[in-house]
Amino acid sequence: MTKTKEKEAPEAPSAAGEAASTSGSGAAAPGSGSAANAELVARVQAQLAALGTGAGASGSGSTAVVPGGGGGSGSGVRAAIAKQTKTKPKERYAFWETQPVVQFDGAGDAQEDGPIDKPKTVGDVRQEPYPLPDSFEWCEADVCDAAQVREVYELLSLNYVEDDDAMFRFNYSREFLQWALQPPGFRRDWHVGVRVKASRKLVAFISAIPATVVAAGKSLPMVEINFLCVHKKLRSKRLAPVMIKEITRRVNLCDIWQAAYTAGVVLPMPVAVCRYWHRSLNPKKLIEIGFSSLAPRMTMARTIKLYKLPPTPATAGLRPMRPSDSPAVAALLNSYLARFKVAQHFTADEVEHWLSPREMVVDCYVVEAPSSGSASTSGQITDVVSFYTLPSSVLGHPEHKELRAAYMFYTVPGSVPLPQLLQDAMVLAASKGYDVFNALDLMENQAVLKDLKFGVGDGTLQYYLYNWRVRGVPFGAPDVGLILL
Ligand SMILES: CCCCCCCCCCCCCC(=O)SCCNC(=O)CCNC(=O)[C@H](O)C(C)(C)COP(=O)(O)OP(=O)(O)OC[C@H]1O[C@@H](n2cnc3c(N)ncnc32)[C@H](O)[C@@H]1OP(=O)(O)O
Repeated sequence: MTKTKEKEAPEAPSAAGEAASTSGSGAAAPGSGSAANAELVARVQAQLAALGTGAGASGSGSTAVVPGGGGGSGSGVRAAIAKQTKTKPKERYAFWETQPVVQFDGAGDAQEDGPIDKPKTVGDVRQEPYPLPDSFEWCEADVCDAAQVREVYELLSLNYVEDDDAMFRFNYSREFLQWALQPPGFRRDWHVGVRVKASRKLVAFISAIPATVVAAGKSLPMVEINFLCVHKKLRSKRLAPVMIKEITRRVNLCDIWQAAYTAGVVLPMPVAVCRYWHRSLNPKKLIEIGFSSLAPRMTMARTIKLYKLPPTPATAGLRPMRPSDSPAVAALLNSYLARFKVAQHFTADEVEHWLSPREMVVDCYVVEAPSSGSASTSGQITDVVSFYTLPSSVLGHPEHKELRAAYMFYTVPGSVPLPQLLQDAMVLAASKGYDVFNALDLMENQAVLKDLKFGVGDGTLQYYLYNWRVRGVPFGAPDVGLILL
């Protein structure tokens, strides 16, 4: 998953923010519009506080055995995170301090990797959903159903992640959400919504999907948490902690105790900090919408020329991945990902789901060794390159409504060097009409992005693990082999 849409200066790195989270105005609740709703919102806030979501003193009872795992130099860790993220961690996290996550204080002291919470069984898990304030109820979103995926789409397209200046907002398509939420082993009860009882309006959402994640050599059944979203008019009322507790409960009921997630915000405690880089494909439009700016002493004509790409990929034999390639791609991908400290591990079925090309959702190309080659390599898949499609709405622009962005996904260089594979992906994306190609500085990307004319973005994306302590965190971006949508 990705969380920032930074502005890019083509030649001069820019600086600034990440996911905006508009604070609750205390105004009308969504789904209605009268002054009486201000009262409703105030009541909701009071009720959520009473439910122990960290709105009061120290939130709900901690289950962590040794929160934070020790008593090391919290200030040193905070300073390091502040430097990397350009965001000072808060002094107190009323909710996150109650959760089994590594805390800033003592983060460096862990003697061994392992769970933070005391071991539990499914029988220990609360059977009933966490209570919501009276006027709200839990629901499951069936994203196969056109009407329900539309509701999730609309909630996210109006309320999900924006850049700091509220110029762009992620606009995940319905087809993308169906893909992202339904990998092998997905569960509908992990697609959790909150509705206003009276109006049935969907006002909040959070999701979990299953994944095997390898952290410092230990392979764990986890979930990946994504699409946490609270309607703008219900912000800052401690609804997010209730949603996180509820999804945790539902996942724990399936005997899964660890999770991975990313966020633009700084929470206790990042396992790694990554940064987005952006490669202009359509620099004129990017400048017009304020995504990039014209570099000093550059004209528009020179900028367009600078970013012009060849019309066709350079790699011979590059072809779209086919579902029948999945076992070979899974083997290649897993052996490549094994070199990173935090990475996903894929079954062939998962590869088929995540990488088989889907129009305007995910593109994946492979290099197949020529049949004229040696008998041992003939027909082998040697390289993989993929990207997914995540447009953003351009907010308040008179002419442009959408920023068409391709995001680098899992890519394995083999017979072809990484820069050439990436350049080919950009050529293909440009020919399909994308405006920008985005990539994180994880895996081996850091070393190649600059030469490919990427500019560094202005926000960071933090990676987190829930209920799993790993020694030596935070890792560097090149230690990360996990890409969340
Ligand atoms: C084993 C299974 C475990 C499964 C669970 C694993 C954990 C999964 C964790 C979730 C992974 C999500 C991955 C993604 O999807 S990241 C994408 C998050 N979504 C957005 O940024 C969309 C726009 N923003 C919003 O919709 C709201 O601002 C959200 C919903 C983000 C917060 O709503 P609101 O602004 O109305 O706040 P509140 O009053 O209800 O709650 C305030 C508390 O929430 C903490 N907060 C704020 N932002 C985030 C955040 N992105 N991750 C985790 N916690 C966050 C905050 O520090 C504070 O806690 P504390 O500082 O007092 O302690």
